[in-house]
Amino acid sequence: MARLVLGGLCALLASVVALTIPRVLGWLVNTVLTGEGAASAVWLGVAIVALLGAFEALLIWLRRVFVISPTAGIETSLRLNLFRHLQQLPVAFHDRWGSGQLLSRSMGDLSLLRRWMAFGSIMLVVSSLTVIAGLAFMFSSSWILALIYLAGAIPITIRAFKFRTVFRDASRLSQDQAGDLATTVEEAVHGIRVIKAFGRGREALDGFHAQAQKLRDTEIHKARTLAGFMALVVALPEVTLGLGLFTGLWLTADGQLLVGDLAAFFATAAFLAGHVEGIGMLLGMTLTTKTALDRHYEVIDSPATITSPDHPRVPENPAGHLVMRDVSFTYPDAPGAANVVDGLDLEVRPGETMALVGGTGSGKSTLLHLVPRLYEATGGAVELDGLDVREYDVEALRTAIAVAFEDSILFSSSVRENVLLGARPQPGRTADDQLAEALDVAQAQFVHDLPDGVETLIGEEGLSLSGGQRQRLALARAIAAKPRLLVLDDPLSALDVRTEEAVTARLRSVLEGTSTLIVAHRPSTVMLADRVALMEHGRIKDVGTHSELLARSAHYRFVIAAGDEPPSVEEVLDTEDTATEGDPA
Ligand SMILES: Nc1ncnc2c1ncn2[C@@H]1O[C@H](COP(=O)(O)OP(=O)(O)OP(=O)(O)O)[C@@H](O)[C@H]1O
Repeated sequence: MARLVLGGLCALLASVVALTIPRVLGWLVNTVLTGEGAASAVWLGVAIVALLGAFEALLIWLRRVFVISPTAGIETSLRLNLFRHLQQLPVAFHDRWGSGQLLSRSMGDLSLLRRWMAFGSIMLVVSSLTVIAGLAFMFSSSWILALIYLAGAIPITIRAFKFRTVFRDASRLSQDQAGDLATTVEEAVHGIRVIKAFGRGREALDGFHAQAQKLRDTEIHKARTLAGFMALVVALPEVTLGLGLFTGLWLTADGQLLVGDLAAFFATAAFLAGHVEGIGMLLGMTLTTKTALDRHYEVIDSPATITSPDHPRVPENPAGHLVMRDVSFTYPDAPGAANVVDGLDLEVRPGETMALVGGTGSGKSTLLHLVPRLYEATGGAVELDGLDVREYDVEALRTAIAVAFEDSILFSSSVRENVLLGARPQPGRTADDQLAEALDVAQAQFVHDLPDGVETLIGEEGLSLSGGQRQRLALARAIAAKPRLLVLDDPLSALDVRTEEAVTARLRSVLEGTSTLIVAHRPSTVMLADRVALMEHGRIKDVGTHSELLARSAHYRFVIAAGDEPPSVEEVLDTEDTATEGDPA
């Protein structure tokens, strides 16, 4: 803060110095050129002006030096704060917001703020004070000329009110459109294979072009609004100055005004012209920064709804016992829609592996998200080891549960960092031991053949892996976390039959003793489970062993696509949801 104040003082002093130069000029004209002073005073005057100019340049340089570090620091800490908040915001928030909007808010908007703090705010204050001081000088030279000059401020002030509203709205629109455009670029780059494979490059380009065109139109509208206002800000003082010149010459000829005072008046007015124009530009910059700041605080003010309680509790017997009682859930961005999870009851006993089987869209993945509170159940209770998940410290809860999602997300870092993402130090074991075990269980030995082994950079900026390879690393990551409860969303779906067999064999030994809830579409995955829960329309319709369910549930036979006999047409029709959502796995 002290450096910011020093920077402001330097800028102010630089303006005072610059304002002094016309005074010196006035003195030179009044004393030397009119023959009242010695010729040597010319050299003195020139030297003073040169020194003042050099001093002004030094102060401007110092202003930059003082403000760079604190403003860059503020920008970084705001960005950090935003990133931290984004991590705390619920998944439902991220479902609603386009990634480009968040990107533009954390990058472009905050850069605007830094530039405004480092330059705009200081220069706005300095220019305003300079104009006030300059006007005082002008009044001291000639109050009549100063009043004529000042008359131009009245229409400018009136116009400024309208400009403020129009320019602010245009700024907001252009920043939002830039965010949407960033989302489009992000999606197009992310989905480049699909776009190319379907030969839709032309359409993607057309869509982008239309959006870019809209942004261009907004930018032009914004620039025109600013240009219109600036034309007034620049032209009116010139007009009033012309009137002033006419009056000034008449006053001088009449002997009411000294030539030196006239010269000082116009030198000050010429100097102020730059500052008056600057204030117009800075006003535009301030409005743009204000909208950028509004956009920033829209995210910061979004409440992190999934938080730890004031007094989190710790379970007495942490064994991985999951109980769901009458659980319901609706997606927040689909209000009024039917519950995706609808009065569901389910128990996974300590050490048990429970398979979750159901048709497409029956709500399996959604249910898994409720366990580590990625979404909050809208009704009923999810309990882990006798405590409602809302009673836990959120971080402690998520440390106790490890999840492997359906789409295996990997980060741009090494295999080691990706796999050990959720791993905690374990007594008597090194990180290498944990890594080796997890890779072995997930049958991910292929990583040793990568160019740098487990240090190979993967993810978006590194080596691309196949779907099955990614899935095995995501599984290894969940295993390495050594959780009390393992939550797996169809973790073997992308594997070939042989690899699946190998992973299943190794996984069985790991799952023994670890409570697991695993979404399964294939009989081979179901084989890992002690019991199977059949999910339909957001409810658990039946629980039993694989063979029990095969024997008594046509719907189960349909969704699991297993059994000696394929299901009959009547059986399929009996399963109600086949026409709308069922899709044999
Ligand atoms: N983020 C979301 N916002 C709104 N609705 C969603 C969201 N995610 C899923 N849904 C809806 O919730 C329902 C259940 O989806 P879910 O992914 O849980 O099904 P699933 O049983 O896991 O299906 P699958 O076996 O195909 O993975 C679907 O109708 C889906 O459209």
